[in-house]
Amino acid sequence: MIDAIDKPAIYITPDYVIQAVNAAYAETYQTRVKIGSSKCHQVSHKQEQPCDQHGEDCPLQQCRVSGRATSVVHIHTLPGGKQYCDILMKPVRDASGMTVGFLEILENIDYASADPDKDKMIGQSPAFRSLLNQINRAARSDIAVLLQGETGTGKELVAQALHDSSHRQEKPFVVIECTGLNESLFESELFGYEKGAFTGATAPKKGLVEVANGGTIFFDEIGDVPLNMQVKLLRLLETQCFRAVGGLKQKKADFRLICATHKDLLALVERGEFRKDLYYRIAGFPIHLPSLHERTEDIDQLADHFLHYSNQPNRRFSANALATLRQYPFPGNIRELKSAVEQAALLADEDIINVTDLPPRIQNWQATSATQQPTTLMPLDAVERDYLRRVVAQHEGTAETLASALGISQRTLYRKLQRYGIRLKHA
Ligand SMILES: Nc1ncnc2c1ncn2[C@@H]1O[C@H](COP(=O)(O)OP(=O)(O)OP(=O)(O)O)[C@@H](O)[C@H]1O
Repeated sequence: MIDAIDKPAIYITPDYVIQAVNAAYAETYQTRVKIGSSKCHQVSHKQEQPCDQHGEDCPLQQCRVSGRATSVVHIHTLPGGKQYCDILMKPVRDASGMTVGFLEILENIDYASADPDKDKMIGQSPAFRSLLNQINRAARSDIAVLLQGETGTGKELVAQALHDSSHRQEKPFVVIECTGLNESLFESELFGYEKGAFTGATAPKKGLVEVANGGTIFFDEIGDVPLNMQVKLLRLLETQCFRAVGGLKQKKADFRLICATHKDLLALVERGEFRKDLYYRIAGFPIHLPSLHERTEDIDQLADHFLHYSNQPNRRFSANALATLRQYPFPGNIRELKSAVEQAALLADEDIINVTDLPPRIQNWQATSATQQPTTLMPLDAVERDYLRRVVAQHEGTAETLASALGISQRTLYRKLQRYGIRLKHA
């Protein structure tokens, strides 16, 4: 029966002993499994104790307690190194309903890593593992995914991972940045146009919906799509049909939809700023991306990863520098950590990066937060607006250097400047 499963799979009795393996499992783990005596944790973790005795969730235990199928994300030791793995454990019952064993089906997760690895998602914390579990679940189907998280939490990286692990991976992954698109731009970008559709349309142009045919479209900052364009988007999603600007022919759209936002879309729905029907259409499978302060356990690893791929890969953080990074709240999340690591690596005069090499706002955070007196309460928006006004007036660099110093993306910087009506000195 397990040979019919194309993923690595084993059958285990409640004492963790492997009773059967399929060909995919033998090939992946390349270890001699003694059927009837090798235990699952010995093969996949090279550990003598079951997983729950060395700090990991044990899916077999969970399955035994709940009597239901369960899934968890583990890090396994394979011949090529450590590998993230999504495990599905199902109880197997006899004719009387007694659980006699468990079927374990494993799936490698190639887009994440526990060690520095270029272009992979790095982390180990429970919040990160739960995120991987959700990505894997969503990737298997064509369901519309809504990624919700603060700026710099990795929404675009997750969207790419969803695409890369879906059946559409060979087809295009197209990103549409929704901030700042006006109605005519939105239509022509999305649907394309025919020759002569408007002044300047000297040749027909394909829209992004057509370019993405068979693949995935990622609508970044979907909360910024104005109401009148939301109707057009909804029509496209409902009918799967569109017409180029100035064109008569109906064209068929075939794409998987992923949207992202840092805004509370349901609050926008309540205020009448976002259509309810569109919300339910795009939020088929909502995924919350944890902020960095919800996964501080990952800071050391992420810092190592960014250092490894910086211009100074041989440098190391001192224990104090890492502790200082861990206590800073990182409002710009992983993007801010990345730029702080790169700056510190350049600033350090020796191979060990000390607290004094970190950006001043991080060094001084503990001191200021401990000594700050209570002040008059102000709306956060007003504080952000005033602060941005001041830094824009003082900053002598480009938008890129300002965004990097603030630990946000240029897109986020422009979005905030647009929102508060602030103009850059060197636009
Ligand atoms: N788990 C992770 N491991 C390693 N790098 C990460 C991880 N998550 C995010 N990053 C890096 O952090 C930076 C910000 O990520 P990304 O652009 O995906 O965030 P975002 O949530 O889309 O931000 P915004 O809302 O501002 O557009 C990128 O350089 C990305 O490669």
